[in-house]
Amino acid sequence: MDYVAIRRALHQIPELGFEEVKTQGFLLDQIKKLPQDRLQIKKWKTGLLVRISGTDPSKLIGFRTDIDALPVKENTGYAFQSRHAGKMHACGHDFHMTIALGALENIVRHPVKEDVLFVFQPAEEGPGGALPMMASEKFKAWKPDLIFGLHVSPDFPAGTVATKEGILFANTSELFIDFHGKGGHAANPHLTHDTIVAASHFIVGLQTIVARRVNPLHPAVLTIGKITGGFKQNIIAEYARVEGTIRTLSQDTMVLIKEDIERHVKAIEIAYQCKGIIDYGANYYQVFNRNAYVDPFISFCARNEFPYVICDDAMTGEDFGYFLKELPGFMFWLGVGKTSSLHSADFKPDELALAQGVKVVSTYIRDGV
Ligand SMILES: CC(=O)N[C@@H](CCC[C@H](N)C(=O)O)C(=O)O
Repeated sequence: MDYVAIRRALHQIPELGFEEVKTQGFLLDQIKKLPQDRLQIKKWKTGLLVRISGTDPSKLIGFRTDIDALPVKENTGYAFQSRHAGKMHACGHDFHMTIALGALENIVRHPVKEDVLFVFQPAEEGPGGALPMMASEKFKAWKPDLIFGLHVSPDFPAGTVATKEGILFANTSELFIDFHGKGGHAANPHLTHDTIVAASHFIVGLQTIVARRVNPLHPAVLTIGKITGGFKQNIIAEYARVEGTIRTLSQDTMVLIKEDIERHVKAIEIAYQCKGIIDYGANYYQVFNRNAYVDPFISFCARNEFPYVICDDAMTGEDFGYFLKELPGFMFWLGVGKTSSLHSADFKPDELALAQGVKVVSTYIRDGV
């Protein structure tokens, strides 16, 4: 397989969660080019479950990749940039899928002892594909004995593995708040309940939650990434929407932050006479690496001279956390060299990491488990 060509082809067809129709078709086309005698394929919504029979299996080893993209307008200047306006693989899922395909090819062409399951999961960026996929009869029938996954990172040199025991990624909750007030003429503010002013004060007030409510020893992030509202510069807006995300390393801190957000919404309702409706959207469970699995993986990297570092916990989220809540396994970062951060319009990961990713994943499945 030509990993660079595959990654570039996937990069051009980014699709949002549960819309990954072309992506699923592309993945199937690649998998169908391989010898089929050991392969079984199941479609699940826009995702895939691909099982490879081992030579003398005693267990089923799972590797999961996410397949969706983000609503980001690409600005990489790539000749192979996204053909889907306003959508981009800005979180590296094109890399993840390519590495999964490469490892899948390696295992199909050089069978290993154990059965192997490649999980191509939709909707990681939202609304969350892991939980419904795990609840499906198709997944339950092929529940792996161990599962692992990776995520690319610009914080480490291309091809370097980075992981740690315990929490790797945070608990997350999306946050959507709709403010409903009373619109009117810009010249008559006294006759309205202005949701733009209410939402603005709300956002400023929120900044005190992490700074003044949460124990400074308990990591937390509260980010507002989007505000919408209003029709025109001389019309007072009857509606405004605030969208964000909450990140914490403990569930208790998550509860505390949500309680405080609710108090802030009540305060805004009283002060500005605008109704606030909260929706917490998708919530992801922390990615927690169990020592019994991640420690041997770290030793495996050392033994095979794969460059690796022990990293810090991160406030990113991943619904892979749900797989690790139920099944043994671990996750690791794969360095893609210095570039803009994940979720940026000019995120340009180093393609040298593709071949190294395939090598780490397939060698681990072959010799490491
Ligand atoms: C690795 C990564 O960037 N993951 C996303 C997960 C999104 C979670 C959810 N949609 C939210 O925004 O809370 C992340 O933003 O960390």
